[in-house]
Amino acid sequence: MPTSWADSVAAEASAAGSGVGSANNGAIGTNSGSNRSAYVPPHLRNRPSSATQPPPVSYAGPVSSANDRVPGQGETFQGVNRWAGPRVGGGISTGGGRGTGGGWNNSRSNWGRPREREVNPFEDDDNSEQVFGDQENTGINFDAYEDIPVETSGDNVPPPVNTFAEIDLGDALNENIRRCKYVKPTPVQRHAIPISLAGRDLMACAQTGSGKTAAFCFPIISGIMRGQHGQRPPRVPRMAFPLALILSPTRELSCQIHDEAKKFSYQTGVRVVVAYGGAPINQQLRDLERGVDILVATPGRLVDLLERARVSLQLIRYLALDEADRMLDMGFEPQIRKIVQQMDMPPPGVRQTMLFSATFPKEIQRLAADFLSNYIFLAVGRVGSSTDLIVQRVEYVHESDKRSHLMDLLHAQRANGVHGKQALTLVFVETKKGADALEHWLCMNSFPATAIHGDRTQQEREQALRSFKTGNTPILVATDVAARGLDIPHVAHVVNFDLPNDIDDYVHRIGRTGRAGKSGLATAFFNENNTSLARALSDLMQESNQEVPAWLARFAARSGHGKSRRGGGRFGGRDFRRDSSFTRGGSDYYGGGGNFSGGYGAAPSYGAPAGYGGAYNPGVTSAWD
Ligand SMILES: Nc1ncnc2c1ncn2[C@@H]1O[C@H](COP(=O)(O)OP(=O)(O)OP(=O)(O)O)[C@@H](O)[C@H]1O
Repeated sequence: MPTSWADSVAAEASAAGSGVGSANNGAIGTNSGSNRSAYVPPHLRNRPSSATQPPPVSYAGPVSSANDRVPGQGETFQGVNRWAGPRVGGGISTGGGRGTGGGWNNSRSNWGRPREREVNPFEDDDNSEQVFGDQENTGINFDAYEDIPVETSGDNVPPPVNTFAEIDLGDALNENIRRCKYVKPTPVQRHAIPISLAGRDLMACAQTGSGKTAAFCFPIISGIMRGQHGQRPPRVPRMAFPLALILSPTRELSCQIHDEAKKFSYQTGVRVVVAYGGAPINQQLRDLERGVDILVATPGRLVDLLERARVSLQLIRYLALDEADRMLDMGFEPQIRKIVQQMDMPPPGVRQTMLFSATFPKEIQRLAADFLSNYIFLAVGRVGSSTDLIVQRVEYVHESDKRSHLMDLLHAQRANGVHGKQALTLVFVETKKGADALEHWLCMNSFPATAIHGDRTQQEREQALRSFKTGNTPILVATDVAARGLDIPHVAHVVNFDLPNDIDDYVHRIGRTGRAGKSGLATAFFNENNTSLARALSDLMQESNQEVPAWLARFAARSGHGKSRRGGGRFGGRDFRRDSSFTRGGSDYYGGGGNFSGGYGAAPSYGAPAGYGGAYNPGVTSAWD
């Protein structure tokens, strides 16, 4: 059995009696007899140590005693055909889910483990409010989203809701929404939650920072609370049977989704576990053994768990792929196919599948259709577009001038004090070496910087992220490993020191600022090396109502091969299923079952179809897990 450095550290830690769970502040602990630090994965921090833990109390709500029952040896629940019977739909539920149902898997008394005390996941928020002031936590600027165009296509699309109160998500979940200070649903939530609650498969595209995580977590948690799943876990020693699987491309993003899902499911009885590479697998195995309803994972670690026969996917009712286009591109597709199609996961139509991203190239949409059944396509804002909340600047900077130019920017930022003391700056570079070198150079020049990339240990990666988030090191130099999904409050400025090759990567990178209705600034250094991006960048900026410098427009006009994948001026949805019915200047790109709504008064200028145009580049996969 393979063992990693992290495992051996964990083993050492437990042998020394220090207990991985004993760290409670995210600090890296030190073993008594050694100077080696014990790695405490983020999802275990803030857990009370066993020594200080109060007597176990159950989750707030009653967990049905039936949940604890497992069939006797040889007993099966569903007969021969596991997939028999329709998926339970449910519409916008009016019954069940009141409070605290939880899944079959939330109280593994059959494994003789006491129930744990559930740590209050909202405690951390209070601490961060003290560091940064609480003005940022009071909710979203909904005015910023008022005019957003929305496109849905597919059969019988359930209508959107305007408030959380219109949806019966269950009391406990509603209470957690209140604790999160979510006053009303964001546009993607307004549309996606009713669709998912109705049991429909969904491919959803919505701008960065617009609340997609909650859009897929709420229906999953609510569905599990309502007990929509029909099977009880078979008795297989030490094998976990999650009911929902959420996959994401990076370890840090999986941790973040896990943290969010824990908040949303607090006191619901729904148990969330995370599994990701680079952290001790033994601890993750122990977590899984305690029971899991929702498993959040990176693909590599999940494949490992499946191969060790420690996780079975046969009870999966909900599958969510976050950053779905990334998960299905060349880097991850084989692993995703293995997990979804070659193990024991129920097929489309039996499980419910939800794909979310801010970008969805047509080729990837086509691939994704394999995983879906009679799905609804939802686009909130322009597919693959950036939000208008981000002011985008592009500056022509020769390769050799980039460092001094960055320093000028940072000096100006400091001098103006525009963003205040706690403003964070995220600087994207192309290579891991480049990240190390720039971090070093910044530090040498008295700019407190840290770096995150795929060659750093998990411990170093998390430490860098923590130091950045808390403002201790307000400059983070990163490769694309930090480009997607990370929700770091107070990132005021994203600098594309090296521009990516693919416009979608640019969209995700700049989306680390201007989140949840707040404004942000993104500066890109452009030179001859980026010619192939000129057209797409110029189109994107135009679509986002940004000023395109004349020199960039000239580059765009000149770059024959830099064909825009955006088709120019298109807004609203872009469901690839509709391409065949599209005719230039003609009928109904949005007709025939598609719904378009939005505040952009002018008629859409459709431009050329198939904006994707083969320009998609799987990107710098080496930066990823
Ligand atoms: N209804 C809401 N009201 C207020 N804030 C919200 C609401 N929904 C989500 N948020 C906040 O908005 C921020 C962005 O949400 P989230 O990280 O889910 O965005 P995203 O769409 O997944 O972004 P990305 O495309 O970058 O992954 C988070 O801080 C989240 O807590």
